[in-house]
Amino acid sequence: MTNIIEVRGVSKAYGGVHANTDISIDVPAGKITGLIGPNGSGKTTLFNSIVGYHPIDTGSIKFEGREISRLRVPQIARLGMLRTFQQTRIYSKMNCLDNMQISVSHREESLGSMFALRDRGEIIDRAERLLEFVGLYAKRRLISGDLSFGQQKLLEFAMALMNQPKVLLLDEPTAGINPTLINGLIDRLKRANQELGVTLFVIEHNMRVIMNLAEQISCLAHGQLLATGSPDEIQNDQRVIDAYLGAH
Ligand SMILES: Nc1ncnc2c1ncn2[C@@H]1O[C@H](COP(=O)(O)OP(=O)(O)OP(=O)(O)O)[C@@H](O)[C@H]1O
Repeated sequence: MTNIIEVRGVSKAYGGVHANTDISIDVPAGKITGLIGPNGSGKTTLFNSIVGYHPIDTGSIKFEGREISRLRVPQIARLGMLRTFQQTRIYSKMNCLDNMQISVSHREESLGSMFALRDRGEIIDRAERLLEFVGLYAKRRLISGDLSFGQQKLLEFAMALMNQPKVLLLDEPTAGINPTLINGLIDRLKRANQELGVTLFVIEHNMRVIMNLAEQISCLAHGQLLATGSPDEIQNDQRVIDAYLGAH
């Protein structure tokens, strides 16, 4: 099994706060991998390090075998790795189709200007196909700020897919979504993985969701890697249980 992301011995501190200490995690290509841990255990910091949002203090991060820990967000995005956020980042005054179109990377836009009409048509086709994929086709001309929070999350997911990423890092995709929509979102995430071939690395607080979604899960606690294993192994790992119980 090939690992598309390899994190080795990564540490990151903010002043005196050791947010990540000596973390090593593999993300297998073509799979769904989970990242769990109590509040403040360092999950978002690790995501930020992987996508180049800030430099790491020590360690190595490889994407498809290439060291990326000194690259910044746009360079890493161009290699095919993107992230989403806990809070949605859509343009709430624009409609869904326009949000989809502006999320295409500048690289493609500049290519697009060479073949303006044909590529524009291709981008609109892709936007419509992906809106259909997430179940928002009928709402494609609605102002996105008028969608429910769950629908906005689906739109944001579709916007990320517009760039045809190899890997998507999802930060709490189901946070704030009602239980009915959660099942639909899990289904879309699995289909994006299976049908579009996108590798997913997912931070999730909802245990039911992550156990259902991921094939392999890593758990952080106090900035350190506590355990990595299958959903069954993680659910029954006493260190993981203690970390969660101790956190409440
Ligand atoms: N920009 C920052 N400056 C200073 N400290 C920070 C910063 N970002 C995070 N921290 C601290 O680093 C630690 C890890 O935070 P992080 O957000 O990575 O955890 P998390 O597991 O994602 O938490 P949550 O589940 O609540 O989102 C926390 O103690 C947090 O307060």
